[in-house]
Amino acid sequence: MGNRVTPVYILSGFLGSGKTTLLQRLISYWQEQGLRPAVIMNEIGDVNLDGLLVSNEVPMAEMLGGCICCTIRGDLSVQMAELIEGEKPDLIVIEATGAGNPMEIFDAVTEVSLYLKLDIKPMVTVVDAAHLAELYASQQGKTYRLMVEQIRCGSVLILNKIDLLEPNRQQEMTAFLRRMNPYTQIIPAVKCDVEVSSLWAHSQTHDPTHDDEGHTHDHHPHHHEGDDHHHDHQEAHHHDHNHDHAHPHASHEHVTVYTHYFDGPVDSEDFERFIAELPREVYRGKGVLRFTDTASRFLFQYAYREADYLKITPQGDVPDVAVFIGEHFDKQELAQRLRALEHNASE
Ligand SMILES: Nc1nc2c(ncn2[C@@H]2O[C@H](COP(=O)(O)OP(=O)(O)OP(=O)(O)O)[C@@H](O)[C@H]2O)c(=O)[nH]1
Repeated sequence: MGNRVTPVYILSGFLGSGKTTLLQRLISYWQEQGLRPAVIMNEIGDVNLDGLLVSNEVPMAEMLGGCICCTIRGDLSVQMAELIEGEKPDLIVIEATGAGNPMEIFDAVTEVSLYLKLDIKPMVTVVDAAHLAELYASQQGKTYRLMVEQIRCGSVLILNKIDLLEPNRQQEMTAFLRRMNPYTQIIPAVKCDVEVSSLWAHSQTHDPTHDDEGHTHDHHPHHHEGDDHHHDHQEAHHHDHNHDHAHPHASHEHVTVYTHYFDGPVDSEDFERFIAELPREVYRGKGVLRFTDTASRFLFQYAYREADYLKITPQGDVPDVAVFIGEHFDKQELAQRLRALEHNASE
């Protein structure tokens, strides 16, 4: 594969925080610089709808149905080798699943750099400001802890969606981020509209597991005291990542994914009502669907109680499908409600 070193950028951040939004900006920026980026997208669900938002010209590897930090960790090196050898991109950007543990993701990529020549760039974490503001009030629960881990791992934090924050809360949230991660650069943003050139400006190749004095942090969060961490199998299998396939979703037991394939179009108002009434345990929803009352297909997005609809004309064969991700919600109930929508529309 020659002496070429491929820079690797990892985007972390909670489900629906704005990673794909940032990815789109980064791709345009790099393309304007005359560079050819390649993308690795990781979803714990079985469909990749974010891929629809990235131009077909960009080589992309999809890693679905698990998280690169654990269940499909072994596949990462294969995917990266194929991308590098097949496409010879100028750089690779990895959009990690929002349910993933960022340090484990960083570890997984570092392992790959044992056999491929990679220059791993500092991690950028996208934080959903509104969601953070709510979790800040409780400061407990698995979601909160995962968000804190993602905040601690970011060399740059984008405090995104500040349009959804009351103005006086932005300072409070910035101060909180600063306490969680004193050395990081914090950039408030709407739709991840940031100066891309400043994101990695001050950082040479940098290993976030080492601080400036050269000390190594215990970067496996499951070793942290008092952390009832969910990567239970990691203790035993940490260096045995190629066998992690035997434990599908083992490390994200608290994360539920429901994928619904639609039989036909649904009424748009009924669907909007369904979205508005989603249980709070559902953090994230996205899908491609047809409405009875519109000609075009739509990509819908739901993230932390905000819904968004975008007209799309997908390339190739994309089914009408919706994915819901959350913590211990009732899949059956969601399925029934969606079936009822289909039924009403077909009458
Ligand atoms: N109000 C508001 N919405 C935003 C902002 N940034 C992104 N969004 C919306 O939030 C939703 C999720 O954005 P994505 O970029 O897909 O988030 P993501 O982190 O890639 O989501 P996952 O890959 O599912 O984890 C979309 O509907 C975006 O349009 C923002 O600054 N303000």
